[in-house]
Amino acid sequence: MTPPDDATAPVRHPDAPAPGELLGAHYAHCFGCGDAQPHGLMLQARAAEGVAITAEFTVKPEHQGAPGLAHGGVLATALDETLGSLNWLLRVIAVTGRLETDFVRPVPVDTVLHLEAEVTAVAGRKIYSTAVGRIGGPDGEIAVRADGLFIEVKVDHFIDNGRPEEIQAAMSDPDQVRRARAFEVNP
Ligand SMILES: CCCCCCCC(=O)SCCNC(=O)CCNC(=O)[C@H](O)C(C)(C)COP(=O)(O)OP(=O)(O)OC[C@H]1O[C@@H](n2cnc3c(N)ncnc32)[C@H](O)[C@@H]1OP(=O)(O)O
Repeated sequence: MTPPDDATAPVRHPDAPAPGELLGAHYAHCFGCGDAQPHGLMLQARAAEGVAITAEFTVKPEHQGAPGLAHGGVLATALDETLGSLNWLLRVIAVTGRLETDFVRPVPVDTVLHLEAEVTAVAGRKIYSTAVGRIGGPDGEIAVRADGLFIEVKVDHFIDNGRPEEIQAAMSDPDQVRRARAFEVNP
């Protein structure tokens, strides 16, 4: 998870959403951010300065592991989704290759997890990024942390591997932006 010596600093795409702008769901059925997933996280990410974002996720009863506490895998999903959203600021299509997560404190149901993430380096197709999630407010205690390694892929990654029903449905969406963003492609 350490960038190689020839890694470079990430470059914010000129058409990246302005700092403060909500990114919106990239795909309505995404478990991380989609608004058509009633049991999903409905995570809301917002562009920040540089190649960074902030995001919020409210832990619901359906996200429990232990009684009254968020499931660790759900928290890892929130971190994965937040880190994955960063690639939209680079306008690079990428998928998670590796995710290393530290669970620092338990996160109760009804808590808002305040996430901050940034890309730290890029090396060829590899994008290195890091995130923290806080509870008790945006400046609260750190509850979770993750480092991510995303690998740039072509749109064929989704078309060749996704279930045909969903691929067809996403590609037939008359909304050009929604169609492109389902695969995180620059419309
Ligand atoms: C649309 C956006 C949705 C966002 C949702 C949130 C993000 C997600 O959860 S994405 C879903 C989860 N992830 C996946 O399903 C990915 C599944 N894995 C794969 O498809 C492949 O392993 C993939 C594409 C990551 C890499 O395969 P491939 O393209 O053949 O790459 P490959 O040539 O092996 O490796 C490229 C480089 O990445 C490195 N790499 C690849 N995988 C890893 C890994 N797991 N750990 C460390 N390094 C890795 C390789 O070492 C190589 O490095 P170098 O260039 O220095 O030699």
